Amino acid sequence: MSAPKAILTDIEGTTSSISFVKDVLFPYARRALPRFVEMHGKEPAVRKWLDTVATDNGGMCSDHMVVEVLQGWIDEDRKHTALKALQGMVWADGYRSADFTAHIYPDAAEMLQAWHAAGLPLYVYSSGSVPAQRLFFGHSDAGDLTPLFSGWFDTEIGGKREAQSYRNIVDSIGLPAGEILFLSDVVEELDAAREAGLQTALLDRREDYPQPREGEATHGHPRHESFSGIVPAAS
Ligand SMILES: CSCCC(=O)C(=O)COP(=O)(O)O
Ligand SMILES: [Mg+2]
Repeated sequence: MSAPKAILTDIEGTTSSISFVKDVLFPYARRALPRFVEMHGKEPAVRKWLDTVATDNGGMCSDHMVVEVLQGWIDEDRKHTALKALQGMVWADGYRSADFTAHIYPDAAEMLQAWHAAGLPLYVYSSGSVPAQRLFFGHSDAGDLTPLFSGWFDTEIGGKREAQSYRNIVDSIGLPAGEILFLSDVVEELDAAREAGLQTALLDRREDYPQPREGEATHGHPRHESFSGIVPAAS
């Protein structure tokens, strides 16, 4: 692999633990959604996404039903753009009132800081909405990491398992695809990025994936158990 000129990273399972998202963020959103929709459901920025959910479910009308659908999607870990946008708005309260900080693996915080200091531009691509990503890194266990990042991408640019999404991101970053390294814990996302010409690295963290993914299970993507050693900070 030639030294990348930019790094694009996933969040859940890559920079941060899956259990924080599943055991802290999702239950918080599930609990807070009914009151959030009651209080803010008429605001255009919220209404837009509630109506999207209603339309995608055959045009149901009551907000109560929409909330139940959203809670079902949280339980199923659906990566629906409307759910992710609404979750981001709900989590804002949790971060602001310091109910929690966002988990980040110490090795990820250390290497993101080192890469940034070495002049390597860093980007995020997550199913979490861009506002949710900014909140996440703005209130991380390692403090406010948002200044490290040059850009943010969510599923409004396309699904994470579709090669076209990575082509769109490459166009937006403005570097050749082969000079961008994508980090993720999901091989199907890495397959799509590789199809678009990006370099790839599989994060296979023991805490998230107790059974190591080896051999065919890596789909040929270089495998790492932490951020240390993926790219030397000085390269
Ligand atoms: C940054 S928002 C919290 C994470 C989240 O909701 C999510 O769906 C993360 O998915 P990822 O694409 O980062 O694996
Ligand atoms: Mg992930």
